[in-house]
Amino acid sequence: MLEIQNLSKTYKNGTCALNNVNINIGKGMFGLLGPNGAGKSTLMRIMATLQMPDSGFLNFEGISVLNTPIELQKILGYLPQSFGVYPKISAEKLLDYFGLLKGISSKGERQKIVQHVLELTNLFEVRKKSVSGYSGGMKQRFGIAQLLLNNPKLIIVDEPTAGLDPGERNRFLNVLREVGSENTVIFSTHIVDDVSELCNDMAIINKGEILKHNTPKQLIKKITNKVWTKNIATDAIERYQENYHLLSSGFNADNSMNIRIYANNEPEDGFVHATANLEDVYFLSLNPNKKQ
Ligand SMILES: Nc1ncnc2c1ncn2[C@@H]1O[C@H](COP(=O)(O)OP(=O)(O)OP(=O)(O)O)[C@@H](O)[C@H]1O
Repeated sequence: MLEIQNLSKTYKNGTCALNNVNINIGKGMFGLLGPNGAGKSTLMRIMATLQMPDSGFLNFEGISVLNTPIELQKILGYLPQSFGVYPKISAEKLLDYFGLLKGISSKGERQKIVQHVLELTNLFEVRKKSVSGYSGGMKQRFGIAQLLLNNPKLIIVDEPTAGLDPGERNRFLNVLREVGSENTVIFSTHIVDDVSELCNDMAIINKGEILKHNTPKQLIKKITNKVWTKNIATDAIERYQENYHLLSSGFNADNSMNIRIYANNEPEDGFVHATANLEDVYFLSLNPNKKQ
């Protein structure tokens, strides 16, 4: 269990990135969902011992993250939002080198673990190819392979799916799913589907504050029967925005619009219940006080 208490961080320019964050994160896949600038990377970097908060307390299975960062680093795997371009060296050789840096001194042991992480991340077939020639998704999977070398218990992955095409994203999420069954995996994203497809626990963060923390299922359950949908003419959108709690809108093929509204009762004639989803929860959390 990772316990986070009263965590705050304000940057020198006055931006408050985290405002008294309190959260406990258990084993399995945890998704930290929030828009750009919400504070996700700041929180991830603090959890990964790369940045100090102004105040607060973090504890992972008896290890004080802030007081004994070296202890945490022994069991930590961290994949930053972006990582450097690798030289023209094969994945297999690079992993062997990282293994050495991580203190696996026996060549035989390194070979075994390198083969294992290459297989786990579906990179075994391309192990002899240069990492600098890998696609975006392959690079991200390589990032997971390297963090697995020291068999971490706590894995922190910062916005790994940003910029991946759907096929690569799926392959990446499958790898993460496999890894998450054994460990605590915390990953941040602004993509709602990443969380709904993958996580057994999640939080929504915005402006440095945790707005919601629960399982995706429970969060959706709380708004069941309160999401309504209707197709409307495009020029009517302002009226609905003005009068109702509009969650989201999108265009239909015939250029009409489909809107989703949050309301206890049918907003007006023509609305039907929509099956509530995590995107509704997300938009509602970000804008909780609109007209109902
Ligand atoms: N080094 C810094 N100096 C000043 N402000 C910063 C710094 N790093 C982040 N911020 C600000 O702190 C807030 C939180 O940023 P953070 O990167 O943690 O958010 P995020 O949720 O990861 O966003 P993104 O999805 O865009 O990466 C933002 O307003 C950001 O502009």
